[in-house]
Amino acid sequence: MTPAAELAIEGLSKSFDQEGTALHVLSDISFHTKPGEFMSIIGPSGCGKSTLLKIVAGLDLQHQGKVLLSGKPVDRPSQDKGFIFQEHRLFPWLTVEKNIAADLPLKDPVVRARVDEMIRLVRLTGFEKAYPKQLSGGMSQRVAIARTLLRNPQVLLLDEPFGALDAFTRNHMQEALLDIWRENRTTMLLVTHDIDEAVFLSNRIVVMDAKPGRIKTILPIDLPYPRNRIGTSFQELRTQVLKALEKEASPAADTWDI
Ligand SMILES: Nc1ncnc2c1ncn2[C@@H]1O[C@H](COP(=O)(O)OP(=O)(O)OP(=O)(O)O)[C@@H](O)[C@H]1O
Repeated sequence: MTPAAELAIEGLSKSFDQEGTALHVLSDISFHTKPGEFMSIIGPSGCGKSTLLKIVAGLDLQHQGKVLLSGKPVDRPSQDKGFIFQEHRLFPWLTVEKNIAADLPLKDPVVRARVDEMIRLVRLTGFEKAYPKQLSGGMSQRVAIARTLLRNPQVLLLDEPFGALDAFTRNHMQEALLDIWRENRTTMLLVTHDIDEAVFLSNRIVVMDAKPGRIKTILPIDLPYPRNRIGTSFQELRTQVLKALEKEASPAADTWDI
């Protein structure tokens, strides 16, 4: 397994050109994740969360400031930076196991063993030969996670991965993600709108503001795992995140899933 990476973001700023005018999207973003840390980013719609994640993934290189993975500048997309999107992006014509293997030959015993290990990790044993249309949204997203983890990423970047799922499946997937993290210890960077999700999963939460996107505060979530969503400490931390979001809220701030 590839060791978990330290991710360093230093003085990151980003503008888009919109019809000849510069749209200042990210302003002086700096934070570090420790190897194996679970970090979430929360903030109003349009504050640049997805843009930030794409920059970390090496999908957008037009920015100021530095992004370093294990001390090396991120200058292109690569398999050591796994990316999970809101939609699972599976190939509908391939079975679960072939979706996970993708371009790797399943006939190779090493690949076969790794695919089986990933299927066990995401709890899809018995569904190896199923097609995406036979899976629920949560199961499909677990296949996408398995496909990404098979490539041994040093960091897993998750952009609203459970945003399209119902509340029950979402809770279940959060628990599944924690199991995977506990076993795999990949560094996690999760973008979410959901305060509960961020508090349930994270070691620390980066709270952002919009126009331009900037860091308001970084909150440590010092609760032991597994976390009890209805416990007093959980509720107190949830309130703390909400207060941080609301503090000097930008007029553009959207509604929140609380
Ligand atoms: N390729 C692009 N060209 C021009 N503007 C862009 C581009 N991508 C994003 N933007 C703008 O940058 C801002 C931030 O977008 P981004 O998707 O990163 O926000 P977000 O915080 O992830 O939003 P949401 O929570 O709604 O997904 C928005 O105003 C968006 O319109």
